[in-house]
Amino acid sequence: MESVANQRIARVSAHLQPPNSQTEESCVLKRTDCRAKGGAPGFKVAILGAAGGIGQPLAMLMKMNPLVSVLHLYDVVNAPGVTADISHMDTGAVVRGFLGQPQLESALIGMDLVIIPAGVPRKPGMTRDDLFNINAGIVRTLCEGVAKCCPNAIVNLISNPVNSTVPIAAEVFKKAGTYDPKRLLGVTMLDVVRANTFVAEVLGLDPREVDVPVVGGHAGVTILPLLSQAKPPSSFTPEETEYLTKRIQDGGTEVVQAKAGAGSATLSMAYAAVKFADACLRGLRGDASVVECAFVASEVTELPFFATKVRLGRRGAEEVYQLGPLNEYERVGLQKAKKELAESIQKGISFIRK
Ligand SMILES: NC(=O)c1ccc[n+]([C@@H]2O[C@H](COP(=O)([O-])OP(=O)(O)OC[C@H]3O[C@@H](n4cnc5c(N)ncnc54)[C@H](O)[C@@H]3O)[C@@H](O)[C@H]2O)c1
Ligand SMILES: O=C(O)C[C@H](O)C(=O)O
Repeated sequence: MESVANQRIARVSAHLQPPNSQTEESCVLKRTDCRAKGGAPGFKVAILGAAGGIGQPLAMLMKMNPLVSVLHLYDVVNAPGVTADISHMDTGAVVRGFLGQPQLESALIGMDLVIIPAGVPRKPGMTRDDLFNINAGIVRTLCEGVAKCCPNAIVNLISNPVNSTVPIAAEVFKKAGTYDPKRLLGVTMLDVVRANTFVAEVLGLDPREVDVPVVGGHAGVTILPLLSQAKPPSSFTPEETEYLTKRIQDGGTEVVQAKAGAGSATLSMAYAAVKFADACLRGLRGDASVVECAFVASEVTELPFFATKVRLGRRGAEEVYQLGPLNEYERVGLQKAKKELAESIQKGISFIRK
């Protein structure tokens, strides 16, 4: 006969199984029986691609975020494992795992914020655009799920090429009749994080004291750091400007080459994604003056999408800021950025409209 202690252990283990996992069938205590149902105040956040190189540290950091009450982890592989692991952290958010397409809708229902790092990363020698053929379809499917299950959620899109995947998402939402440009944000925060770090190195400052706006898009020359608007106000020699601009534009490639075939930036990206998601949640909560750079629907240039500073509020990117004064170096950079961006945006739009 099973001992009382063993029965207790069986109950506790069952409590921790992710929903709909194979083991739930044989559980003594089902998840629905548990008293913790995510009732604590906070936001409901889903990560799509949660078992990946970005997804795992991102899930861990979001589990540590006090603004999150429920965290849904969705992937086509290994979601139960990541969920079991993260769910042992003694922080407030309730974690649930969802595996594969049949569970996508359950993962999305009721979410306030959906973060999407699903898709393949670069290998050395590839451009972000080389990822289009695989990632475009992944983003389309996931955004169809968002449109159906949580059309009012804020979407943070990380999957590359961001310059095309954001227009793809917009077209999916338009088709579904749910498009709200304020709620769709391409994540370019890593460019800002890199710019702050590299500028701080050159100036001999603490990176936490530095804030550099990075505008345009998220690939090569479309990444345009505005060093003339850096805080604290600083002057740079032409050599420093050239070095910093190139290093920020090639930051992703620097990591891809260093990882030598094992993927692209994951840890710094998870950090940047959480920094951005936290800003979105503070905006949703109604905090005043939450401002970050993001790739959004925009009228700042003639292009339909562009990254600039935006003010985040209860409805997402409530205000899109103008570029501000540019120096000659930045004006030349802007022309180059717009040319490449126009093609990438059109490629994304055509993928859905074709
Ligand atoms: N925006 C940025 O600044 C930035 C920075 C770094 C990486 N990225 C991009 O993020 C993406 C992910 O990078 P990674 O290093 O985490 O890659 P990864 O391969 O380690 O992880 C991707 C995850 O997505 C999952 N996935 C694949 N298809 C899916 C689907 N249909 N539904 C749900 N999940 C699916 C995979 O199973 C995997 O777990 C890449 O496209 C990469 O280029 C963007
Ligand atoms: O460079 C990549 O492919 C990943 C990401 O876009 C990055 O900037 O690190």
